This record gives sequence, C-alpha cells and structure tokens, in this order.
Amino acid sequence: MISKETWGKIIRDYLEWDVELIERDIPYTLPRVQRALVIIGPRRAGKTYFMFQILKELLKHGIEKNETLYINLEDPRVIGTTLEDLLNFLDVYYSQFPENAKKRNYFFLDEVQTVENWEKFVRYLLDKNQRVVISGSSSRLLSKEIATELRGRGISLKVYPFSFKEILKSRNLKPAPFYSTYEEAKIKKLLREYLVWGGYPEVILDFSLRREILREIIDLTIYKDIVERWGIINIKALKLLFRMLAFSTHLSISKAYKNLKGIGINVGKTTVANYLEFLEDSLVFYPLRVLIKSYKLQELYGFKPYLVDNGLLTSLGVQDEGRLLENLVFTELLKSGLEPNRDVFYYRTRDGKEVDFAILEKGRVKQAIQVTYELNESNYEREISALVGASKELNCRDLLLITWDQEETIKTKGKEIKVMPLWKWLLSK
Ligand SMILES: Nc1ncnc2c1ncn2[C@@H]1O[C@H](COP(=O)(O)OP(=O)(O)OP(=O)(O)O)[C@@H](O)[C@H]1O
Repeated sequence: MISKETWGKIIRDYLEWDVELIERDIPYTLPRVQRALVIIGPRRAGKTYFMFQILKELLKHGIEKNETLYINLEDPRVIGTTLEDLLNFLDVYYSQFPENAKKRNYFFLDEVQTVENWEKFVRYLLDKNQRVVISGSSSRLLSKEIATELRGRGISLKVYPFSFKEILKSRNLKPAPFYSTYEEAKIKKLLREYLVWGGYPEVILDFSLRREILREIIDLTIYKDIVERWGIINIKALKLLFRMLAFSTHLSISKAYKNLKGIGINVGKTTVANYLEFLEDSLVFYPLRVLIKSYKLQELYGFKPYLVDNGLLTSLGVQDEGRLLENLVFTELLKSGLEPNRDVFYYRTRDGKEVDFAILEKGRVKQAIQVTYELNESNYEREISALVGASKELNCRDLLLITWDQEETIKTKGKEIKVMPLWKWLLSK
C-alpha cells in the first residue's frame, strides 16, 4: 500500500516541477463530454512530453497548477499501486486542496496500464466530471489497447516522431513564403539528416547519439513490446522479419514466409502473420494495401511495408535514397492525420502500373502522389504514365510527383503533373 505521505510528496513535487519542451504541432481538443483523451503512439515518440505540453497550455489559459495533476505510475515510489491506492491518492489531493473538490480538475495519468483495474479509476473520475488525459506503453499493455480497454470512454490522439516542420521550428526556422540562400541551404541540410535519421525526439535533441538511441528504440519495441509480451521464442525470425519490412517494397505473408524459409528459418505462415500483426500493433510498421474493392485481390497483391520513422530504416541498414524518400512521404502523410488503408492506399492501374499514394476524401481519390528520388530518362515514362493512367481511371486531376530536388509542371495527354521538391512539399503541408 502506498502511504499518504508518499502521495502527499508526489503532489508537492509536481507543483514545483517544470520541464522545457519543444512545442509540437499536433492539433487536439480536450473532450468536453465524459471521455478521456488517450495519447497513443510508438515507443519514444513523445507521448509523455505531449501530455506536458497540454498541461502547460492549460496553465497558460488561466487554470491554476493545483487544479491539474500529473502522476507517472512508473515512478519507483508508487510501484505496485492498486485501485485502492489511487482512491487514497484522491483523498490526499482533496485534503490538500479542499476547494478543488467542487471544481473541475485535470488529471494526467502516465503509464496507467501498470495499475490493475485502472480503467475503473478513470471511469470514476469521468463520472465525477473531471477531465482525464492518459498515456502509456509497456510490455503489459500497448498504448493502442488502452483506448479499447476504456470501452467507448476514450478519444485517442496519435503522437508520432517529429515532423519536418516541427524540426525546423525547434531550430527557429519558421515557414515563410521565401527563404534566403542561407536559409534554403540550412533547410536542405536538415532535410538530408531527416531523410536518413528521421524525427525521433531524442535523435533530434542529441544527434551525436543517434545510432545508440535508434538501436535502443528498436530493442524496446522488439523485446519489451513484442517478445516479452507474447512470449516469443523465435526472436531471430522476428528480427529478420522486421529487417525484411525495411528492405522490401512489396510483401505478403507467403512471400515473407518463403524468404525466411530461403535462409533456413522455418516458421509457419500463421507465425509470420502473427509477428507482422505484433509489429503493426506496436505502431512501428504499416502495411499499405492496394486501392481495390475486392478483398481477395487486395490480399493477392499483398502490401507495401512502411516504417514509422526513417531512422529505423537506416538503423536496419537501408541506404537506398529512393526507399528512404518514399517512406518519408508516407510518414508525413501519417503525421498529417491520414489513416493508412482508410484515407490512403497505393494504386495499380489496369495495365499494372503503380502509383505510390492515392489519397481519398469523401470516398473519392482526391490526389495521386508518385515519389521518385530523381526523375530521369530511365524512369520518366514509367512514373508519368502511371500517374496519367491513374488520373484517367480514378477521375483525379490533382497529380503530384515528389522528387528530392526537381521542380516543374509537366503537361501531357491532357493532364497536368506538378513536380515538387520534397522540402517544398513538406513545408507546404
Ligand atoms: N516535445 C519534446 N520536447 C523536448 N524533448 C522531447 C519532446 N518529446 C520527447 N522528448 C524527448 O524524448 C524522450 C522520450 O519522450 P517521451 O517520454 O515523451 O516518449 P513516450 O512516447 O512517452 O515514450 P515511451 O513509449 O517509452 O513511454 C523524452 O525523455 C525527451 O527527452
């Protein structure tokens, strides 16, 4: 049992506490109805820090600090907290601030999954008309499942590693209609780093330790979230599968199974499917499906694998700039709020040409995006005819081709294709 003194101290410590943070551009609203805001995202993406940002914004809007409260349930002083302990903690809080008992308070509960029956406590607070923000990720319960556990009493908000705009902001480079030669050179240098090393907050904050940080994030995800949690014994197969995702442009369960078999790893197809699902659940891997009505055909075509951050690709050994660029575009689409396989798919024309991203809005394809590092003689015909074909079949006029550094407008066969350098596209979003 956690003593009243311990809770009292934790509350006092919180009131004295402050933290410096880089402000994120993640739109959110605290639910006005009796629902908790559940912050979810991959490991080390900045979920806790985003809670801190919400807290700070409340204070800026005139809420007294003692009307808010943050507890990290993985704080060593409160390990083993039970539901009863949490109720005791409420008593201690209200005994210190009796006037708050009649007000609306803001509770921020981090690593909430460590307490058994935590959802009962959250529902109790919500029933009392309190505002609740929760987050967590551990081998015991993935952040995605927290939303499920609340059974309709949670609204989830996704936090991913930094977007390019957020990185620029952290370096005091604000989006502007024009940049000086110096600024443009600086933006391109940062973009090159972002292309290779991604946007995990700790990587941005300590670039010299990027390799170690990324390795640690992969280990946390693989060992804590997947191996420990599911009691996986074939760790080698899981790690090889993760690497395969990084290197493949197309994959399916059978193909992954055959690839593994080809290098002497014998695991069943069901195991392969399970491992892929675990990686997907931990929000590091996204299988992008083809835009097609028939579910059977969708299965047949398999998926295009993407990872949540380019740093993971590099850490796993990917060096191909084309692959890095395409993955980066995917991650920015994610960060802009698009849900893969609901708002974004890849597209295959009737004659088998591929367009990387088809963006849907209100059931129609609003934009078709092709990504290629450099448009040149050898790929021009393929890239352009895929976009033109998709445009005709999908009746979509907004055609975009993202490259590393080329810019022009191509008019062909009655269609107009905008060719845009990556940095301009990222800043225009
Ligand atoms: N907005 C930010 N400003 C400054 N530093 C940040 C920010 N977001 C994250 N960080 C840095 O990254 C680290 C990891 O962030 P945080 O703890 O918020 O991630 P998390 O998603 O909650 O991680 P976990 O999944 O392991 O619980 C922090 O300790 C901090 O150093």
